[in-house]
Amino acid sequence: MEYSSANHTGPAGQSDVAADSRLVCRNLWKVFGDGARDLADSVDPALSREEVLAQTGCVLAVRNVSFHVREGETFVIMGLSGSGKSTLVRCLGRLIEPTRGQVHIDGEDKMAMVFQHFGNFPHKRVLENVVYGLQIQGIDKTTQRRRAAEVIELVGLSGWEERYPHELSGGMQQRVGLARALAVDPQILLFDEPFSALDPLIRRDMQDQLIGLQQMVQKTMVFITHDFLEALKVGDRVAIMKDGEFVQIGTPEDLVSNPINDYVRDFTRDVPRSKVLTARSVMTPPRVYATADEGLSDLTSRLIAQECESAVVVDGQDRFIGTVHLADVPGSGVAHSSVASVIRDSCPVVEPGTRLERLISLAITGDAPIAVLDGGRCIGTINREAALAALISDDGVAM
Ligand SMILES: Nc1ncnc2c1ncn2[C@@H]1O[C@H](COP(=O)(O)OP(=O)(O)OP(=O)(O)O)[C@@H](O)[C@H]1O
Repeated sequence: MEYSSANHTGPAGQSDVAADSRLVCRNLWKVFGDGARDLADSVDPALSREEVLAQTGCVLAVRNVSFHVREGETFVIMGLSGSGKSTLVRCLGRLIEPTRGQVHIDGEDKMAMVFQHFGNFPHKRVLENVVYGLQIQGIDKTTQRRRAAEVIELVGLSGWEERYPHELSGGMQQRVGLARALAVDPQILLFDEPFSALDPLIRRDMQDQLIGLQQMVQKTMVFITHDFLEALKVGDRVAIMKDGEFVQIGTPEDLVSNPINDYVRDFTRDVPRSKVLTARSVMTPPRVYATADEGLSDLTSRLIAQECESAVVVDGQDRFIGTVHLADVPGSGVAHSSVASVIRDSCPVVEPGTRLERLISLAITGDAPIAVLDGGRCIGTINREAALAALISDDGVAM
């Protein structure tokens, strides 16, 4: 789908398009009211949505939004009521026509929308609901049954095929909707606040199921929510929307560590940091490297000269072996010793993306630092006190 594009550029950082993007949205506008198209071209960027409404009678529901969603990514659009999320997702799903801008989806025309109430057919059984989309596509009966059985199994509804939706719990009905959407194998799944009507416990359970399912199916998803914690939990990246515009796009960690302004910062205040921050954000990059056969006195001199307490020991291929600490270097006999004699090689090892909450058991046992390895190379170490301090500063809000 392509719409004539207004000559505007999106906010910094929003228009970089990755090579594996499935969905690309550029300079999208949806203006409600008379003269909408002209307004999208000419509106003064300095005017707020309220000022534009007062002056022209038009609503800038979506205002020059640009983003891309990568293959297999869950992209969340988070905004409070009236921020423009539903209008935006309707533009993506082609339920309404954008005023200006472009939406590219792999150049093809296939897309499944999964709505808040999932629109199950009440008079059809679970299996009939799931195969419906395949029947419409004219797919043969054997394939229909096979696909339906696969996705019913995937969403955990095996054994419920012959039941009617009203015989199922709210969460199970949602899973029928999910199975219907997955059955037709859409390129992109759009979710418009799917869990907002559920009570908190079922909601958390559905979020967990969606995350688990996504790990299996690796679908490209756009997920709308007004709940910041939900956004951080399910999203690989999250866009914060306000008054029709994207205020910031980032990973949950980016948003919590570097909120772009007070509006975003306010959302991050109650977020349990350990569930969002990763090892990468608390590690210290190594400053001094050594090899096991290096003389211990040489290394000691280098550490002292660089005012450094420890070194990372690597092999000939730069792979991590362990660490050496000044405190472990004996007072005498160093001249003839090598680094190998004092290596701590029992360090706990984690990946850069490990969430802080997973580090807690590592941080409270033993005294060697935690090593952060990326493809076998040490890109940082975590001092246990630093990890514990970050964890203790948490307020423990459940996500
Ligand atoms: N058909 C329409 N005609 C005029 N204005 C509209 C129309 N649809 C939406 N709007 C306005 O556009 C703005 C964005 O609405 P939208 O429903 O997209 O927000 P939202 O973030 O999805 O809110 P909610 O979470 O409450 O659904 C609001 O000011 C709304 O009043």
